[in-house]
Amino acid sequence: MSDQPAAPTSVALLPQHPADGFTADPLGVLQEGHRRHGPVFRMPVDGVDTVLVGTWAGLGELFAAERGRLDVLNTPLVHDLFGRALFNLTADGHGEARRRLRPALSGRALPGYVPSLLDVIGPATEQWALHGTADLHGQVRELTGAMSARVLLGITPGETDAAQFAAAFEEFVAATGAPPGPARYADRRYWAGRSARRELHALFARRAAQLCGDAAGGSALAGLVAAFADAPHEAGPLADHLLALLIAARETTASLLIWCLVELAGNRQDAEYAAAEARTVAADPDRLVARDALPALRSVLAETLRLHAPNLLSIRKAVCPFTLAGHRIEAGTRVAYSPSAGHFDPEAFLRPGQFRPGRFLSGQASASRLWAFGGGAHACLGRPLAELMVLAVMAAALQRGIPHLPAGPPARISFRPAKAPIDPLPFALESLS
Ligand code: HEM
Repeated sequence: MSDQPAAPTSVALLPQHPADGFTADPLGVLQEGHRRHGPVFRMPVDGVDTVLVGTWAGLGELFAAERGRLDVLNTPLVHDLFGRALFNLTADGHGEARRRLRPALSGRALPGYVPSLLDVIGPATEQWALHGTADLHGQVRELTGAMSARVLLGITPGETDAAQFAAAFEEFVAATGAPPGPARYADRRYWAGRSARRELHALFARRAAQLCGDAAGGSALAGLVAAFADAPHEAGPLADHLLALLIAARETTASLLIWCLVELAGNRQDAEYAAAEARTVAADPDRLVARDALPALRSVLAETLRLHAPNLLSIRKAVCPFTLAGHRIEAGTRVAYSPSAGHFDPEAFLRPGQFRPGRFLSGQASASRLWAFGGGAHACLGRPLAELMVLAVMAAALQRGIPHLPAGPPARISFRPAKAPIDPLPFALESLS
C-alpha cells in the first residue's frame, strides 16, 4: 500500500444513477442514489447530465471547495430579471453584498421586527380560528408575502402601496416561469415581468426616499439603505437585492410554515406542548428572538426542516477543474446538491421517517446537522428572519387553537419551486376548551 493519496478518477467514471421516478419521489431517488453510490454520483436532472452531491460528508466537502470553483448556475432569464442581485454576483462583489445585507436580516435587528410581524399575523390566524380556510397554501403564501413586505419594505397591509406592490410582484414572479433561454423574448410574461421590475424599483426608491430615521419602524429598509449608501459598484444595487430577498423569502418560508402546521395537526401531543409555550409568547413576544427560549416550538421547527426541507436542489457550474470526494470535476460540469439528502440518515437521526421533535430536545439529534438553509458561500442570508416569521406564525396560531386538517394531510405534493401541497388544503384551528 502507498501513503500517496489516490489520483482522482474522472467524473466520467462516476457511478450513474437512473432518474426513474424522480418527478414523483425526488428525495427517494436521491437517497437511494447516495445509499448505493455514496456522497457523489451522476444522474440526469431535467434532461441534463448532473453530478449530484449529498450526505453530511459530501455537503461539507462541497461547501469547503466551493469558493472560486463553483458559481451558482443561473439562466439568462434569471440574469435579465434579477440584474446584479446577490445570487447573480461572484467573487468579491458577492462577498461585499453579503456583508452589507446581513446586519439588517439578523442579530440585533430582529427584535425590532417582532411587533410589526405580529400585527400582520394576528388577523390571519384569527380568521383561521373563526372560519378556517379551504386553501392553507394560498393563505400562507399571502401571509408570507405580507410579512416580507412589512419587514423588508415597511409596507403595512392596509396602505395604498400594499396593493400596488402585491400586483407588481405577482407579475414579476410570473415572469420567472418564462422560458429560460432565447425563447423568453417571445413570452408575454417576460415583458410584463420586466415592466413590473421597473415599477417595483421605482416603488423601492420612493419608500427609501420617504424614510426619515427609521420612519418605517419595524422594517429593515432604513438599515439596508444606510448599508448601501456608500457601497462600491461591485456590490450591486440595493433595488436588485431587495427583489432577490423578496423572491428568496417567498415560496421557501411559506413551504416551511405549511409543513409545520401540517405536522402539528397530525401530532396532537407535540401541538399541545408547543401551545403551552405559545401562550407565554403572548405575554412576552421577545421570547421569539431569544435563542434559548421556546424549546418545544423550536424543536417542531427543526424537525419540520429535517422532514420537509423546502428546497429540493441547488445548482452550480464548475468554473475550473477540482476534486470532490476523490473525483475530478471538469470545468463546465453541472453540479447540484440536495439540502436534505442527509436528513434521513439513520445514524444521525434515529427512525428518520418519523416526526419526532423530541429528538432535538433530548440532545439525541443536533439542528447543526440540518442543511435546509444550504451552506458555504451562498448559505441562506435570511435564515434568522425566516425562523422568526415561522415561529411567530406558529405561536400566534397555537394561541388560538390546535391545528386541524378536516380533509386529512396533503395527498399530492410538488417539490419545486418549494415543497408544497398540489391540491387546496382545508385547515382550521380548533379551540382547546
Ligand atoms: C424557510 C425559509 C428558507 C429556506 C429553507 C431557505 C433556503 C435557502 C437555501 C438552501 C439557500 C442556498 C441556495 C444555494 O445554495 O444556491 C438560500 C439562499 C438564500 N436565501 Fe434563503 N431560505 C429561506 C428563507 C429566506 C428568507 C426569508 C430570505 C430573505 C429575507 C432568504 C434569502 C436568501 C438569499 C438572499 C440567498 C442567496 C444567498 C447568496 O447567494 O449568497 N431566504 N436560502
